[in-house]
Amino acid sequence: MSSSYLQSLLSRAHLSAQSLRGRQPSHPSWLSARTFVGTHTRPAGAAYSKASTELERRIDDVPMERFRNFCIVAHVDHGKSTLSDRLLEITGTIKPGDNKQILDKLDVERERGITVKAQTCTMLYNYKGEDYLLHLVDTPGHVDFRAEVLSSYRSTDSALLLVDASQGVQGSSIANFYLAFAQGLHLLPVVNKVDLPSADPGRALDQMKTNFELDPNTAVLVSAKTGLNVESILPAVIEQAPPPTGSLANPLKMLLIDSWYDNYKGVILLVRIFDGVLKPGDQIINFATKKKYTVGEVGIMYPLETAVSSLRAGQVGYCYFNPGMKQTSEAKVGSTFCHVGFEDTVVPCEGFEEPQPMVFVGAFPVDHSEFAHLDDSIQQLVTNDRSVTLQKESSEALGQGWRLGFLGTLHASVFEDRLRQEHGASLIITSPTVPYKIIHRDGREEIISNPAFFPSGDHEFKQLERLEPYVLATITVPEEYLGKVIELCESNRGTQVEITFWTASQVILKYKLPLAQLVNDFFGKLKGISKGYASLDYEDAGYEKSDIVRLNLLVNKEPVDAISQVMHRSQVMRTGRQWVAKFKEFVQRELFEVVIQAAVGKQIVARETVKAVRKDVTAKLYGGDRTRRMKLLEKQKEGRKKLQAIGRVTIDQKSFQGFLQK
Ligand SMILES: Nc1nc2c(ncn2[C@@H]2O[C@H](COP(=O)(O)OP(=O)(O)OP(=O)(O)O)[C@@H](O)[C@H]2O)c(=O)[nH]1
Repeated sequence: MSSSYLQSLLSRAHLSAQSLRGRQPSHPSWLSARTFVGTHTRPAGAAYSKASTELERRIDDVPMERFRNFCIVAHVDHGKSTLSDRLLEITGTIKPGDNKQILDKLDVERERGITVKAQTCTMLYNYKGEDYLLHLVDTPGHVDFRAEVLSSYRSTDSALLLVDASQGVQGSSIANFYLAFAQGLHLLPVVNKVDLPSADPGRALDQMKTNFELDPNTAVLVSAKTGLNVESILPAVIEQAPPPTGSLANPLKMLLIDSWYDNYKGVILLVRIFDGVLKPGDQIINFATKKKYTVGEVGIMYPLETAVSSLRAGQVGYCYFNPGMKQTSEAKVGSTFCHVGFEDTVVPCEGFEEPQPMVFVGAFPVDHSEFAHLDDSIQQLVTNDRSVTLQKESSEALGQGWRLGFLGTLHASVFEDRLRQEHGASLIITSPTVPYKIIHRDGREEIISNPAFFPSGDHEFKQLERLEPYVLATITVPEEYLGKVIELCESNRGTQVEITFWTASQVILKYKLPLAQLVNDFFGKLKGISKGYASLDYEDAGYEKSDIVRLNLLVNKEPVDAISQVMHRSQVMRTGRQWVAKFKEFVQRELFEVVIQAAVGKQIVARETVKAVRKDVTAKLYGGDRTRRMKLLEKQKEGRKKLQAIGRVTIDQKSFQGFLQK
């Protein structure tokens, strides 16, 4: 995978614009062993331990009324991970400044300073002389990782809604609020970064009251960075948030929240126990697959995997099986497990909604001999991330590969990084495409995620309807950049839905935009024109009819399937010209002329020619004989024509890689 392509994907991703300004990796030191997936091996003894008798005794003594399971939700960069660190320090789960001890983090998270996987930890906290068993989940803030956020909600009963005092409520705060609210979580307002000179906690509280009806009197104002007032958070959680419900006396009912792969133990499951007790040696069954397992070990994340004797109703912890589960595909998140023999008694939990991929790319090995190895690596990563879809694909130009679906371009880019970092993969990635829809005359609907399968010309369009996906984008922007942001949205085929003057200086804009425009560096441009101050969030807004066509690149009349793309007709001319000019740079001169064209169906919209190399066929004639010279040149011309007719230009993988790099 080329790094510049990754960069371009990143710049097109839906990061908060502000998050990209001078960001330092700021991950919780306690990022757990869960981040080990694929072929990673954990340093022996580093990540596992057995809870001390004292810890076990304290946990056993806590009744369920004194459990609190909560997550932290916020917009990107508002300080979730920093606050999580502080809470772990306060509860003595980690020592202050312990960061360097725990190096077990995803490289990609550390490099980019973003949370990709939800992280989870159990804490014990003594409040007014009594122990409380707390379970904390730090969730990713980026919209691309929302599937992670949603499954985290299922392991908790309440959420700290964290808002940056200087930025106030932003796009993702709103989206995450509604998601948490819809899940029935109890919400506790927290205003962070009150230490900043630009902090305006009063405004943030007002916004939370107006928009979410959250009572400012219940809010906690903190600085996660300096630790100011952080000690007030846990008492607020204990007093305001509800304990989990469930019964120890009922048969076991547990929900699978997440899973990851360990080279020694097989698949490890993160589970929430709704009813009953789970112990090593128990025989359990998966409702979905009907497969039975014997429990090998159970434990809590503290913050690393720490074995305990049992997990009780209300707790969140891990378990693995003996013999170990080998395939993560057997551990579909959202599945319910119960003890063998209780399948008819226990009512399974509601499953998780399957996330729908928004962006697709084709991936092909640079070196074909790597295919089998890469296939294994991709399978491992895909089974760890339920929001990635995978299909085999074959391209005439690039050979065998895969079509991968992601929740957004950042998600795609992080996946590529992980493949490269954790599996040493080298890939050619095609331009991202969104899922288009066609409706055939007989009413049959078809989603097309590979441009090569999109109908190619106007004659075919008469037989069907073409639709493209739209999103409702929520953009939060300071008023001084409003004009430029509106211009950007309009020039990206956007339709204004709502404009709200949020505070004296902040505006919230809602625009309906084609998803394809959003994928095409919309965020990078938004970031540029707002000097990094705008933030973006979006949600699915369904399909609409659109004059979308497939642009093909032809080399000597042969279409190059790896490069074709579906786009709005208004973009065809400009893109076509760019394509042919750029592709010319990668075509070697041949003994015959090479014609590069961009076309929609039969209509050619741009053309470039790579002139033939003229071999000096008359070199061996020393002067004189003009007729002989003409004869030879004539023969050469004939030969060229023949070559041109049969000549197929060979374009190597490196050239495709070069072309597909932005
Ligand atoms: N001044 C100040 N900076 C803070 C505070 N809390 C966090 N930060 C900084 O804000 C940046 C983002 O903090 P994170 O904790 O990574 O934010 P996050 O919400 O976990 O980010 P994502 O997981 O990527 O969504 C880091 O540079 C932190 O040091 C605070 O209370 N005051």
